[in-house]
Amino acid sequence: MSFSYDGYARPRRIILDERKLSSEYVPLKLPHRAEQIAETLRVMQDVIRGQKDVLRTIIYAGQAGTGKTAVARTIGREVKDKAAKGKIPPILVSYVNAQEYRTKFQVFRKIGSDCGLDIPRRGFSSQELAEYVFGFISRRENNALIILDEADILAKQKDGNELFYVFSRVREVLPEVQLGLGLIVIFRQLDESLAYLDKAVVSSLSGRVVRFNPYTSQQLQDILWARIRDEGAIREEAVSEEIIEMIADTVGYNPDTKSGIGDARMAIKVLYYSALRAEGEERETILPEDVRYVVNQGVLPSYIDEETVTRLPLHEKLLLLAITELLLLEREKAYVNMGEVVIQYEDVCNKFGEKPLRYTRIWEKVQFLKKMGLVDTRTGRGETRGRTTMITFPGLPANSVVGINRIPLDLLEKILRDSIEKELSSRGEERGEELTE
Ligand SMILES: Nc1ncnc2c1ncn2[C@@H]1O[C@H](COP(=O)(O)OP(=O)(O)OP(=O)(O)O)[C@@H](O)[C@H]1O
Repeated sequence: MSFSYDGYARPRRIILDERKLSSEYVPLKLPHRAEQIAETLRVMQDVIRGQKDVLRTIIYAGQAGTGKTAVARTIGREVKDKAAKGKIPPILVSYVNAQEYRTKFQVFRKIGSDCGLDIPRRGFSSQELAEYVFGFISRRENNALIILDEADILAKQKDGNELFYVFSRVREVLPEVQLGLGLIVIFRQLDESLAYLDKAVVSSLSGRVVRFNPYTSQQLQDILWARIRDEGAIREEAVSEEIIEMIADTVGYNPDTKSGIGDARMAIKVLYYSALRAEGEERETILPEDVRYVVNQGVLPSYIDEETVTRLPLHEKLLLLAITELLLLEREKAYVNMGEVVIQYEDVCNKFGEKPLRYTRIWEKVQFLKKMGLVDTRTGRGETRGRTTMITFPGLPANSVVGINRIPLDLLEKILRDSIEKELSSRGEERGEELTE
């Protein structure tokens, strides 16, 4: 079985809009999350209406894929739209994902950049930066709605404690700043993360906690159909009720038995990969065997792997792509040797118009990937010379949260290619912007 990767130019048989099946896409409607949206708007109403000198905090808690980010971003989008139309006073909306912005400084720099400020990487302490950014917002007589996603990461660091402190005490810490601040803080493991924070910070932070329960099968069916019918991500005729039920039953949470994951991201991914497989086999419809294949190949629950992979630096991705291509070429082999990998990597770099790194740097990157648990190495016999390093994708070592082996190689190849292309083209756009300035 092979997926067709060159299918972008041709009309697709099943997938109409790939973007709408990606994890970052925020859909127009969020079935089964009306309550959480209403509750957030209620808590934030003073800030949204432009009242100064208020701090409103709301905490979202729930497992992966339960719609926390989607709800927060939807609210951010609506508030921004309303402000742009003049229906509410101007408000700055900033979305910060702590996976990407891990320190206090980086978080304030991101908020600054969402205000249109160009902040140098050096020269400011984070306290000065906070004053500068909040001062700027308040001088413009704006309020701010800040969404802090994946806050578990911040909570576990000393820096995070200080960051939450600044937020929770804006008025005391920055007395000259006059603004209304709304804070949506998103946690996966609320209790565990709060345990890392100082008590004082927790008590001033803990505004309202909104829970996001895992989705049941029925809820997931509604979510999947909305992606198909309302969003037009997939041709409706390509999917039957049975297929949707099958996916939703596999992923859905059962409150009676307390089993099942209830993760919408995973349900959408199973649908997407099943559609890719059906397209790869040149069919017009998704069949139960596609779903079974995707589920049995262990795509469940490996989306973590996908995000871990797409967030890697460029050359790590190029290197992983080289290894994947080799393993695909020689399917009977479990290991490939370092020499082959280097040649393939140079070839991949050339295809993408990227200058390959030197051997020692490649070696360092292999070690880095190994440390992350993404590849495994062992010493083996080279064909011509003495000993050589052999590389493979590990299974699921006990100490690893990722297991690349769970993603079928052809899917991994597609994920890597797409991500590299996206990164290079956005880099191209940035360069274009610089040139036109
Ligand atoms: N109620 C919903 N309706 C439609 N799509 C949804 C809904 N809930 C979640 N999704 C989709 O599922 C995916 C995961 O959702 P989201 O990123 O909001 O989850 P999360 O709770 O923030 O997870 P994580 O903790 O992993 O970040 C996204 O693609 C999102 O669009």
